Amino acid sequence: MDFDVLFIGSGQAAWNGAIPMSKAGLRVGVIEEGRFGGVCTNRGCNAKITLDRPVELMRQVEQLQGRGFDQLPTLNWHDLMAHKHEVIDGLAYGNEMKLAGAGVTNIIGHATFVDAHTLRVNDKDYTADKIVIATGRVPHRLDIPGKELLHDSTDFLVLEDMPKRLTIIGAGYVGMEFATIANAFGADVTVILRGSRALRDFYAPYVDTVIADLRDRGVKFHYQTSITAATKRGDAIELTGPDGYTHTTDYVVDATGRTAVTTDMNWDQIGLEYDPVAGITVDDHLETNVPGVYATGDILNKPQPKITPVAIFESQYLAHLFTKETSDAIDYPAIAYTVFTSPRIATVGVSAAEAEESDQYTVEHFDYQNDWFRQVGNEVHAGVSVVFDRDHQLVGATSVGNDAVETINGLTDLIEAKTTHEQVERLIYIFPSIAHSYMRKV
Ligand SMILES: Cc1cc2nc3c(=O)[nH]c(=O)nc-3n(C[C@H](O)[C@H](O)[C@H](O)COP(=O)(O)OP(=O)(O)OC[C@H]3O[C@@H](n4cnc5c(N)ncnc54)[C@H](O)[C@@H]3O)c2cc1C
Ligand SMILES: NC(=O)c1ccc[n+]([C@@H]2O[C@H](COP(=O)([O-])OP(=O)(O)OC[C@H]3O[C@@H](n4cnc5c(N)ncnc54)[C@H](O)[C@@H]3O)[C@@H](O)[C@H]2O)c1
Repeated sequence: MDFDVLFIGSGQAAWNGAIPMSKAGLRVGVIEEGRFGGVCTNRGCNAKITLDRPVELMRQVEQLQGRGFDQLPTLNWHDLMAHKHEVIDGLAYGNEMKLAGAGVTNIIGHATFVDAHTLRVNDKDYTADKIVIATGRVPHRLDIPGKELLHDSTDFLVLEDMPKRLTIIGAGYVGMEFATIANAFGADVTVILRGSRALRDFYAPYVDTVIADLRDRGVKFHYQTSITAATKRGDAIELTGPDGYTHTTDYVVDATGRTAVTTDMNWDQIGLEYDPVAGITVDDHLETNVPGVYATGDILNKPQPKITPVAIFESQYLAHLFTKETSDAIDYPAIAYTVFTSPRIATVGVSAAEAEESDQYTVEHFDYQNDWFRQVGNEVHAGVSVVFDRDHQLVGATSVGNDAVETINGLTDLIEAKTTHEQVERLIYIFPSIAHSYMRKV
């Protein structure tokens, strides 16, 4: 065999495992057909958070208008986009070098299966004892007449000029984060939803807070509207839907989700079990139905959120498994996740909505309006809800506000460590601080 382990894909689901495997003495290869580092590094999390940074800061300055600030800074999309390129464009090369520096063999090209232990790249065959499929997902695209007029998340993240009118189809993570950014940079933003709820993964009252804020800022939400066609009208695009619905705009982002790519890799040839949209089925050791073939990250057909920290966790788990540090099944901890709207919503563990429906839990809601520390920043639309089980153990939390991400990260520690009331009393945090503020709620 040429390798002990060969990864298909170089995203977070691959390199976080490939490097420790190689450092532990395994012969590891990574095959990548695009940019090293995958979606998160090149056209996902990192690019998005760079474009969001001035928006996040602007909200805080806005909240203190007349309370120390008497004017707002001006946002400049061109400068920000140049800054984004400055931050992001070198990361792929950095990732490639990081792998090479750790002794991993980088192979550039598209991998297809020849058999369960052989991959073909550019007409050359590579054999491995174990193969890990870490091929991620790509934007789902609506299959409607005029679909070529629509853009995806990758296009938005390199947008040279902010259009006057920008329309987003879909109100999930991508749709709501991009609506936040585009609105702040002056676009007339419309979000079109086929159903009646945005951000279904998050606590509805907090989603309502975010929607109300975006509406106040001029973002329009068109509910129960399934777009059936897009047509060029001069320089503009007309979207049409049922019952005579029409909407004219300059730029459309199709943010209707992400889908597994399951074609052109010969998965059927090796008898792999997968769903053409949801991805690959694995057991509790991340092994597919084909012995020796594993899968990690976004390509998995599993209930865990499709986010970078989960891909990292799975990749690192395989490193522990393949270096024989463990033979245990993968055991996911409490998983924190967020949507980077302004205000943010973040959540971990048992959801407040589930807890409210069950007699197994109690939920306590805290509105930061009455919290002097939040009054310092004049942050009015913020709060946290904490969920306890019958033993008064903290098992879930969700927060809306400027600091929701750090609040939930901190509460994740407490949940994972099964921290009791008495132990919380032993935590002496800096005062005043975000951590001190949320810790007092437990
Ligand atoms: C706009 C956007 C914003 C996001 N923001 C966040 C965020 O803020 N926080 C967060 O946690 N997550 C975020 N995510 C999700 C995050 O990007 C993914 O969860 C993460 O990238 C998954 O990593 P992965 O390694 O499984 O797959 P990917 O990153 O998709 O990597 C897969 C790689 O495999 C390669 N590949 C595929 N097929 C082949 C083949 N046959 N041969 C060779 N190479 C192949 C691809 O080129 C790609 O580089 C965001 C996603 C998007 C789209
Ligand atoms: N902050 C983060 O961590 C972050 C940010 C961006 C993306 N992500 C990851 O990427 C994944 C994809 O994000 P996303 O926003 O593209 O997907 P999503 O699943 O969150 O949202 C898709 C939206 O499109 C709608 N939709 C689906 N099909 C449709 C159709 N045919 N017509 C109209 N609307 C339709 C859905 O109802 C939903 O509102 C997320 O699940 C998440 O795992 C994470």
